[in-house]
This record gives sequence, C-alpha cells and structure tokens, in this order.
Amino acid sequence: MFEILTTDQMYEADRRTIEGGIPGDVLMQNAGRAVFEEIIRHWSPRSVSVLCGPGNNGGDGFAIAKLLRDEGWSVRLGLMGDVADLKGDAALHAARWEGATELLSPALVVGADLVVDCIFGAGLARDITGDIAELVTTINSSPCSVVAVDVPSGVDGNTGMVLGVAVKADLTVTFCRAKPGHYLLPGRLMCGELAVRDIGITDQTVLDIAPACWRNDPVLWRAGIHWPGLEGHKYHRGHLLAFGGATMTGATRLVARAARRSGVGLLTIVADAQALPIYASDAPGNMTAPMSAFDALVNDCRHNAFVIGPGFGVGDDTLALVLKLLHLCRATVLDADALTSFAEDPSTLCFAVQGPTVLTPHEGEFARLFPDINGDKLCRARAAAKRCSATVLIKGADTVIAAPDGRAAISAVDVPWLATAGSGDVLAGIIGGLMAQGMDSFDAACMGVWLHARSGADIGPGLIAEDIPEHLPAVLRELWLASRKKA
Ligand SMILES: NC(=O)C1=CN([C@@H]2O[C@H](COP(=O)(O)OP(=O)(O)OC[C@H]3O[C@@H](n4cnc5c(N)ncnc54)[C@H](OP(=O)(O)O)[C@@H]3O)[C@@H](O)[C@H]2O)[C@@H](O)CC1
Ligand SMILES: [K+]
Repeated sequence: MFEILTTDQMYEADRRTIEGGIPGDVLMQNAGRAVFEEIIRHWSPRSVSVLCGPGNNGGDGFAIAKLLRDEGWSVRLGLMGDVADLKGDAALHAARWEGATELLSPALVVGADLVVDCIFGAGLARDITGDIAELVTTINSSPCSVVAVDVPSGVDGNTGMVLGVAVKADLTVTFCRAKPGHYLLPGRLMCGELAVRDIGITDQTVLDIAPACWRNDPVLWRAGIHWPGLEGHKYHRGHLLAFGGATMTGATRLVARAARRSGVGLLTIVADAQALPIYASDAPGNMTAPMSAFDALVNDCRHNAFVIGPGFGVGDDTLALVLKLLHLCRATVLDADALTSFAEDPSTLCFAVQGPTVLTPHEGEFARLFPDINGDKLCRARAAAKRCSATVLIKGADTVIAAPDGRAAISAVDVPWLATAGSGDVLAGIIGGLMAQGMDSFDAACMGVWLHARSGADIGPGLIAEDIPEHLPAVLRELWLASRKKA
C-alpha cells in the first residue's frame, strides 16, 4: 500500500480491473461502500448533504447517498447539472438512488451536519470558478464536518496544487492507493485525515503498472540497510569526512553527531587548523584533521564518504573543494553552502557529479540552483535528479526524494517542529553516515528522511536539532528488531 499512483495510473488500474472482469459500476459501488464505512466509523447518524459533480466522482456520491439512506441517515443530494447528462456508471448509480436530486447550491450546505464532497475527483481539469467556487467557499466557512471523496474538490491529484479554490476536508477517502496530491502541499493540508481503501483492484494490477513513486516507508529501503555483523570491525562501517566551517562550527558538529549516531564507523571533521580545537572538544569520539592535510586524507580510500556544506561558507573556494570531492566519485552529500556556491554556475555542479551523490536543498537553495525547473515538488525533484545524475532531496513538510531514474518518495510524517535551526545539518549527517556504511544514495536519502522525521515525531514540540541524533538509537533499534523478526 506504499505505492503512490498518478491519476492516469489510477485510471489504468481501473481499466485493467474492469477488463479483468469486475464491472465499473461494481468498482463504483465498492468505492461508495468504502466511503460509507469510513463515515459510519467516524460519525454517528446526522444530517448529510452529498454534493455530486458531473463525472464519476459524482457517481460515487449517488452510491454513498443510497447506502447512508438505507442505514437510516437523513440524506439530501445535490447534483451539478442535469441527471440526464450523467453517463456510464454514474448514470447507473443515479438511477439506483431513490431520493430527490436537488440542484447543487449553498443551501445544501447550510444546516447540514456533514457534507460529502463528490464534486470533482481525478477528472478535475481546470480552475474551479463561478457558482462552484462560491459553493466551496460556503463549505469551508461552514461549521459542518466534511468528507472528501478521492480528493478534496479543487486539489489536483497529481500535484497537490489548488486549482482556484479547494474544499478543506476533515477526512479524505481515496481508493486503491494514495495520489501525490494527498501528500504534497498544499493538497495535503486540504485532506485532513487520509483513508486509503481497497475497492477490488489487486496488488498485482498495481505492480503491473509499475508505479515509480512511494510514500517514504521502511518497506522501500530496509533491505538496503547495512547492519553491522559480529565479524565486522569499525572500518567495515565506513569513514566519513565532514568538512567543517572555520567559524560556523555548530553546523558540522551536528553533522558529526548525527553521522556517528547513524552508525558510521569513524568520523573525521576536516577544517581550518584554528577551528579544530572546537571540533575536537565537542565530543571525544570526533577525530579532526586540518584542511592542509586534504590531499593525504582523500588519497586514503578508506575515507569513503563526504559531507560538505553546512556552515562551510559560500564562495569560489567552496566550489573548488566540492569539485575536487566529486571528482573522487565517492559517496558525497552536498548541502547548504556547498549548493549555494554553485548558484552562478549550476551546470558545473551537474556535470561534475559522477559517483553516488545526494543534494539536499531546501526550497530557496533549490530555486537558486535550478531557476528554470518549475512545477510541483515531485516533478521538480525528478527533473533536477535527472539533470545532475544525483539523488535530489527537496526539504520541507512534504520532503520529496528523487533518483535520476525517476523513482521518488514523499515523506508523509507530519512533524512541524522539525522546522528549526540545525535540523537540516542533522539530516545531511545521517545520510552521509548511512552512505559511508555502504547504503545506496536513494535508499540512504529516504532512510535519512524517515529516521529524521520519526525521531522528530517521537521527540515532539520543543525539539531542538541536538535532540535528533540522541533519539536515533531508539528508532534504529526499533528498525533492527523489526528486521530480525522478518529474518
Ligand atoms: N471506474 C472508475 O474509473 C472509477 C472511478 N471512481 C471515481 O471517479 C472519479 C473520476 O471520475 P471522472 O474521470 O469522471 O472525473 P471527475 O473528477 O468526476 O470530474 C470530471 C467531470 O468534471 C468536469 N470538470 C473538471 N474540472 C472542472 C472544473 N474546474 N469546473 C467544472 N467542471 C469541471 C469535467 O468536465 P469536462 O472537463 O469534461 O468539461 C467532467 O464532467 C474518481 O475520482 C473516483 O472518485 C471510483 O468510482 C472508482 C471507479
Ligand atoms: K471530491
């Protein structure tokens, strides 16, 4: 259930299922029943208005209305347009609805305790305007509870963008698998609780259409974790070089702490000589080396991974150092200043990437590096990953991780308090630590985001960046115990 389907893939899954012998009206009935079950699970009987659009999302509405009425609920139904204009499965379910069909209007919302939004689903094709926009505004300003069917009307299922206006739901019930718009902002904010319900489309059908996007979950990457073996030693767990700034030392101290907590065997902070005492005194397990020893350090292949950027400083020196590191084709995480140093010349960065590389920009850094890449976050991350042949992770509440081959994952853990100074440095450290242990860059980026978010969720409000590395052992232990159960 971790796959995320585009609306086209969902239509294809429907089509294949119908071809395989389950008629479309049965799928619609199953969809209606799934929403009905969620409604009666969440609410006791009350007055309901079901608002139906002109397509199959509206068709779902007729099925839901009938099930609720058969259950004894007081149900009104409003339709956009004429019932005679409905087609296919929607027309079939409209014919089965025995109640009155009113014209869609704000009067249906006023006085209802619960509104079921079946105006537009996957077929939303343009901005909502005019009377329907007014209706949506009435729904959003009304005290009633709102259930959205498939997606809140106005949210583009593929992008999470709001087309004109969108219904703000308390619960969204979608079918088979989630769509990108359920997890990407601002769509995610309009969904409320998300329920993903089976309507009879098999897992094999979903696999056959080869989805390339997933909700970020251990299922995706747990097989790629390099748990240490009894026979191993610290050199088997990698040796990460974290490049530290001369003055902004806090950032790389967080990188170092997070990398070590993620399990890296050895960690050396490389910085200007005058800053080394600060790094060395931060933790007894930190090793340090002066920047003047750079050549000797990188000539030693045991130094198999690099993190550079946090607190490092923006400029030509940083740019030159990053290019030298990328030339070595070892696991590399580029964050913050390492990215911004290429703002004037982003193509140089993209051409230089050869080895396993993860770029971890926030939205501002992304816009500086890729000013010509527009669109939703998923499509931008994929375009940048392809252009740079690197894993690109765009940070935010809806963090997206994309691989150059088009695979992508979206983080779906809500942790608003992760938006705090130093949090991104910790993330870079975790990913660097995992890559140093031999994990594939896309997997390491996904796992890093997950560990970071899970730790943040466990810590709760009041979190400061320093807390996150200290919580990693608990989350890692949970993963490790789960992996032993599976074995
Ligand atoms: N068997 C299946 O496939 C199953 C499908 N299922 C359900 O079907 C839903 C998809 O149905 P769908 O494709 O009919 O699209 P839907 O969202 O109802 O809207 C299309 C209509 O809206 C109109 N329209 C669009 N934008 C507009 C705007 N801004 N302003 C005004 N009008 C606008 C558009 O008009 P047109 O663009 O053609 O002019 C067209 O008339 C899916 O979300 C799920 O709920 C489930 O039952 C499971 C089985
Ligand atoms: K809807």
